[in-house]
Amino acid sequence: MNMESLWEQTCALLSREMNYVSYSTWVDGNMVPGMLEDDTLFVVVKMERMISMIQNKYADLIERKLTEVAGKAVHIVLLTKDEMKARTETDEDTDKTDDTDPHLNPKYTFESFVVGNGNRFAHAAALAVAESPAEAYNPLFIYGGVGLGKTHLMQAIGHFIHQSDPKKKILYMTSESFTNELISAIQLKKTYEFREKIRKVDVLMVDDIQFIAGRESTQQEFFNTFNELHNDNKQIILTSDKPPKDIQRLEERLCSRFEWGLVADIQRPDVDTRVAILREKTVQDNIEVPDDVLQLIAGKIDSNIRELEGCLTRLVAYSTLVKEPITLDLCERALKEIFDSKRHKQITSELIMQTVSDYYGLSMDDMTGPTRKREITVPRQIAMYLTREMTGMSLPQIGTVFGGRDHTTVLHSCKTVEANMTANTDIKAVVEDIKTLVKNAQ
Ligand SMILES: Nc1ncnc2c1ncn2[C@@H]1O[C@H](COP(=O)(O)OP(=O)(O)OP(=O)(O)O)[C@@H](O)[C@H]1O
Repeated sequence: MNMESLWEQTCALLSREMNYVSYSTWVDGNMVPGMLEDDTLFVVVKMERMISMIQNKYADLIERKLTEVAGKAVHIVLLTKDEMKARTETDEDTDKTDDTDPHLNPKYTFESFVVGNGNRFAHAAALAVAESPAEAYNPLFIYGGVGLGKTHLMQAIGHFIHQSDPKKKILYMTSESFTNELISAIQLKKTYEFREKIRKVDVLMVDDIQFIAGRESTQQEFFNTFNELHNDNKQIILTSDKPPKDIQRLEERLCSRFEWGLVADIQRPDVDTRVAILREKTVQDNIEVPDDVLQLIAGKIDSNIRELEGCLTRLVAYSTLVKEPITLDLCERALKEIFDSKRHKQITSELIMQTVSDYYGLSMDDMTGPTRKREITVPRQIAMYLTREMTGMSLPQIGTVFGGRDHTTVLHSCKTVEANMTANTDIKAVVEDIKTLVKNAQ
């Protein structure tokens, strides 16, 4: 089947599955298929800033429909127009590895990494690997939540090794770029060059490795790469948002290899570490911020260091703009919106219903209404299950907010979701994804 008819038929299925507004906003007119390569369809997304939202919310659904139409597994890669152009250009230089400059972010060093309770173990493991590459732990697998310093720590190892021995070839890439380069290489018939480039490095660092899960040919290539580098005693460092065994659709043989060396987690930093990180940033950027202001920000932003840094940047910009010194009062004004959004911390049934209906492209009325269509009852049951899991609400209370349903209906829904999650890992993954979205939406 050619790409155009595959996409046309998939869109027909999607338009039935998604509600009209979601379909016409995200898919119709916004997504244009650009290239079909083996089991991967490359699609240009016109609203570029929406790529990650579409990836999180609709990529699975689109892949399911593509697979249904094609009769075999088809994955999608969402690209901007420029990325698609770059991919199709034939004069690509794939041999940049003679350059021993690892092209790392100069700020991501051990010196600028603040050690606290949440990251002490990962930091120690990283330093051990940096001091004895391929001897201490191979691979080193660092995992943790969003913006907690995985990339920083990984690149710190790269800097350290580069400084100790500038001749060492260090390659840092995201799993997305690994996949993209591999696909380009296949398309341009340059797979030999691609393999040469990767396999002659002394240290391979792949960020966000979880994204290769579910991609058959990428996993196959990565498996071979891994084995060759490992056999040649080359250091491999990987990061992910979860430990290997929790990465859905990751091949068992890769999962077990990822666990061969050391798996180290990074946890959320405690408040003292958050203050120390902010202080380190003020030193780096040569700005003066009173301690009580740093305490205030660190007290409010407790989960994501990138967000923590963002607050500081915004505060400094605000102070420059209004020409006032940085004080507690100015900080409250500058960051009011962010602080306000953090106040709604409680997970409510409404938040869960909203997240589930957004995820499936349904309306809030679908959550509480009487419809018994499967495409609505399944999300509704998931919403009830999560409400029971994530809030302190009783079964009758849940029944009431879900349109006055009986508590036995709620119980039945919860049991159905539990049974489905046990029987089907895809359903389990969906429920867990939604749970993460709820937590992140707080
Ligand atoms: N312990 C730390 N000390 C100093 N800065 C830190 C620390 N941890 C994280 N940061 C900073 O927080 C920001 C986000 O870190 P980083 O990009 O490494 O997170 P990540 O875990 O890789 O995120 P993602 O999950 O989005 O890939 C960076 O600017 C980084 O320098």
